[in-house]
Amino acid sequence: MEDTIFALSSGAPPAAIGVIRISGPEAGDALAALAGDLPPARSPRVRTLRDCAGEPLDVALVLWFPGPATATGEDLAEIHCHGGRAVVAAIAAALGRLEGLREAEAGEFTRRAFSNGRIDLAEAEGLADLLAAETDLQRKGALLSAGGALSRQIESWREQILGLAASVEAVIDFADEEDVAGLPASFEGKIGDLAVEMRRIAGQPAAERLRDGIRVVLAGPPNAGKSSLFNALLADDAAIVTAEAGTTRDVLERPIAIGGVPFVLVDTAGIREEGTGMIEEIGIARARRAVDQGQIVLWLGEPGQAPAGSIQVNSKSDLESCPGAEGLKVSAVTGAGVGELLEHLVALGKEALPPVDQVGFNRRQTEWAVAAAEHLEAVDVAGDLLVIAENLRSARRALDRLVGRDSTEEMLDALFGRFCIGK
Ligand SMILES: Nc1nc2c(ncn2[C@@H]2O[C@H](COP(=O)(O)OP(=O)(O)OP(=O)(O)O)[C@@H](O)[C@H]2O)c(=O)[nH]1
Ligand SMILES: [K+]
Ligand SMILES: [Mg+2]
Repeated sequence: MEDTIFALSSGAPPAAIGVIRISGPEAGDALAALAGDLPPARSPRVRTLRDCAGEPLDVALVLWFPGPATATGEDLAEIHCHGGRAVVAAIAAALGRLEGLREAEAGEFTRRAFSNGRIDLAEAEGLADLLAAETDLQRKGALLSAGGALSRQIESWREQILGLAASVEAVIDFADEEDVAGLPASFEGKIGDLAVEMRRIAGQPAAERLRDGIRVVLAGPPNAGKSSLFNALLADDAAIVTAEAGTTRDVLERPIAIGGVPFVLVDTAGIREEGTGMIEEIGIARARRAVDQGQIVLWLGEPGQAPAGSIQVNSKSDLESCPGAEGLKVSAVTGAGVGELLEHLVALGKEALPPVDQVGFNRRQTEWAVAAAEHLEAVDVAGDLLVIAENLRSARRALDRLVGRDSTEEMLDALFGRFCIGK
């Protein structure tokens, strides 16, 4: 029998209210032990909670949800207590003393919901992203997956493939008879349309881009003003700025939402042919790596030395000596051009993000969608019917993997480890 688990599911105390959830076969008994009785199902009741010695712990709102039609698919109880540190700790201690109860691990409630078929893997992944969402775009994108829109899309594809497979089976079954009807005329078109639709969604930027933010790397020679611009864009004194060439050595990263778009600004060491020592050499190597990993690179140096695909920025535009012909003119000192640069970043950022008003895939899901499309594209309508049937089966299996039917323990550990305790 599964353990019964409990955890504080609301934010860290102290808070106005603390919500403690209990899930598993002993949830009802545990609630009754503290509250004196089991309240009627699905109706909130106010109860004085007491420990095993009868000492009052708190007056709380309690809820009883008998399984399996619950969030976790198990018997589930909720205690809405006062959110003080000592209150929450005392109730948790009282629960921990009950037979068969233990504290939940990170993501364990959600993992049970998945194991019990209450949500599929795509919904769980969406939920993890929703909880981590810090910007409005991230919230909107995650809400679609968490709400099951992605799962419904996959289910519709599975059904279409099942329909196509049924028409292949029908032709196979009657293959011995006289005037054999072939595959329906629409068969090839339907398969093609399905593969195109899968490729279209799989071709969008991956959901991780939205979750992790777009990396904007500031690069250029020493003293170009990278750290000054980094600070100006962040409106914060995050990086050290001095007149000494080679000030920045480490790669410095700061997440920032601009116009609702999630970015990670990256400041780097000045790149020159030879650094003045080992520390700077390492810094330069790191800077080059950061440039390779950036989705947007702002180049504050000679246009001739700019990394491929970078955006030319003319820093220190307030100075007379500033050459200024090419690129965006900015001055970290006067602030001139910083607003325009931010606007430009937002416009580029929006293009680099997946659309949040329609279903999108993360990298793992993209792999399976592409695999499914490949199996459909491999169908030769003039070829062997048994081979076609196998192609369709393989496509369907790939979609099963996408929503987590037969997923590995390792993968589930990685996913549910992303959740906090109490979720
Ligand atoms: N006038 C003027 N000076 C600037 C501007 N931006 C930076 N500086 C000055 O240029 C010098 C170097 O600035 P940093 O921001 O440290 O340059 P960096 O590219 O980060 O330098 P390293 O980290 O050493 O590679 C400092 O003295 C800054 O005050 C600017 O827009 N206008
Ligand atoms: K400097
Ligand atoms: Mg610097």
